[in-house]
Amino acid sequence: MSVPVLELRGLSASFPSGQGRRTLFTDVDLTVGGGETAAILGRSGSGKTTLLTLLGLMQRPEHGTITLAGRDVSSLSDADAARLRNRHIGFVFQNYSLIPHLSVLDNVLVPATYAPRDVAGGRRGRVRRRAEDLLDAVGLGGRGQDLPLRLSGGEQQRVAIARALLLEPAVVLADEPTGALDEQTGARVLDMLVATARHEGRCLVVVTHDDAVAGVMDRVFRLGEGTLREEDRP
Ligand SMILES: Nc1ncnc2c1ncn2[C@@H]1O[C@H](COP(=O)(O)OP(=O)(O)OP(=O)(O)O)[C@@H](O)[C@H]1O
Repeated sequence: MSVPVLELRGLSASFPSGQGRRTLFTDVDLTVGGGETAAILGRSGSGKTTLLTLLGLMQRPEHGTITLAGRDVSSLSDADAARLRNRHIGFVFQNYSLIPHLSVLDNVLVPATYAPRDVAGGRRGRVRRRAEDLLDAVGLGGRGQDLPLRLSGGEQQRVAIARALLLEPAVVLADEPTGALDEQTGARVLDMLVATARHEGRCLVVVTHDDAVAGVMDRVFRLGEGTLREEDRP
């Protein structure tokens, strides 16, 4: 088995509701290794996005621990969590989340803007070249100076993938990355995410409603009835 990159142990989430709290899930365990791909399936409202925000250190767990590359990251300060997230976790969202007034190339470079000097500042030229190479790799070489709205949905999602990969994160998290795309374009975008995880040893976790998306992942988990269970694969 590959080295575990991301480990959740005993994670739970609940929200205030009326007089009490509504529990979304409890006792969630998940271990994903480098180069491994995982889908999280579940009905609308089961808590998939909430689980992804916990994995992405966007909120702290009420109970349980999150370990990233062997380090407990469950209770970092907001600033430390933001630094770690920017450096080691790439996000791809259903609605692409590109910045409309920045060029395609500058969108890909956004994570470098928030990275420490040793990652970005001292090596501006190198990061820029990596952004250009990534745009080439996702089939958008030559489109770097366009504004995002001049690109199709599938092209915008490929820009978002290039942005997510800029700082070579250990983990890529994707929330319904193909949800806004037609079947063929969605399949291409998904292939790209899976290929980069496998070839570059990243851990990829994709939240989806779509069994076809889950079908190309190494492991499939289902969130429901308040917890996460791994499905048997043939
Ligand atoms: N901060 C919050 N405060 C209160 N309720 C919340 C909060 N965040 C999420 N919820 C509720 O938790 C439930 C799960 O939301 P979540 O977005 O995680 O589900 P999901 O499985 O991703 O759904 P979908 O597939 O529809 O996107 C929803 O009912 C949502 O309203």
